[in-house]
Amino acid sequence: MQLSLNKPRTGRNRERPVYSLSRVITLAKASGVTPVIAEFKRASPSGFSQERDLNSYAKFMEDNGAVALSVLTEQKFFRGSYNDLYNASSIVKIPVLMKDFVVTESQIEDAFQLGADAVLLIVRLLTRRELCGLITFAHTFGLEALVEVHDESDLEIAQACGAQLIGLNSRDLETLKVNLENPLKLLEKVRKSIKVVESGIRTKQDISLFKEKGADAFLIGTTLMQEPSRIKELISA
Ligand SMILES: O=P(O)(O)OC[C@@H](O)[C@@H](O)c1c[nH]c2ccccc12
Repeated sequence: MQLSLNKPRTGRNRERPVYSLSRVITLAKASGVTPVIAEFKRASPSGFSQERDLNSYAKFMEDNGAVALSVLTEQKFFRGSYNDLYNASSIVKIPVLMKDFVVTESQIEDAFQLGADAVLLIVRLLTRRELCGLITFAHTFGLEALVEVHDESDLEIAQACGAQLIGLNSRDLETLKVNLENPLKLLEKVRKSIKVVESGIRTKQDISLFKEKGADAFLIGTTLMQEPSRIKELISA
């Protein structure tokens, strides 16, 4: 079903069950499959742009072993939409992450209504208090939070708020440049949480290197949007 909406319905109803992102990551790892979160992204501020059908991409990733989907909903810079999130969550039974600049509780409520199972929270955009509050708010809906960090001070805040899933982003938010050394260095500083490396991952070799340093899962957009069939090789890293 295609849905056209600006604002989702209110209330806590949704038909789709909530799927746990941390659980699918743990299960994939235990069965020897590299956990890859495949991102659907039409464009990005770094100049990336790719036409692709959302429904077939989402299905393809699910059928070929991606543990979860990440769907951009931010419109201005990433050409995402709430429709994309709703449509994706309507056709797959793997966890779906809402990718946006989430700074309010109502965005989390929207995510829940639209069928998301997890939301991205970027430490740099929030105060410590706001971050802790939004993680707790997401949990009241049964949603998980992937908490994105860029450096040690972000990581300290994320861990102080009890983040269970930490996203180590290799892309600098200001220069938009990817530097894989950053997450590589940060990985050893993460305590307990599930570690997801985000951005700039292109090859099996990249993945192996991160796995050696303790990474648990990988969030991959550009590489898979350009060439979806590469999912097969990447999950076998
Ligand atoms: O396309 P890449 O380099 O594989 O990156 C995916 C993902 O990490 C990136 O899209 C991203 C990471 N954090 C974000 C925050 C907002 C928007 C987008 C993002």
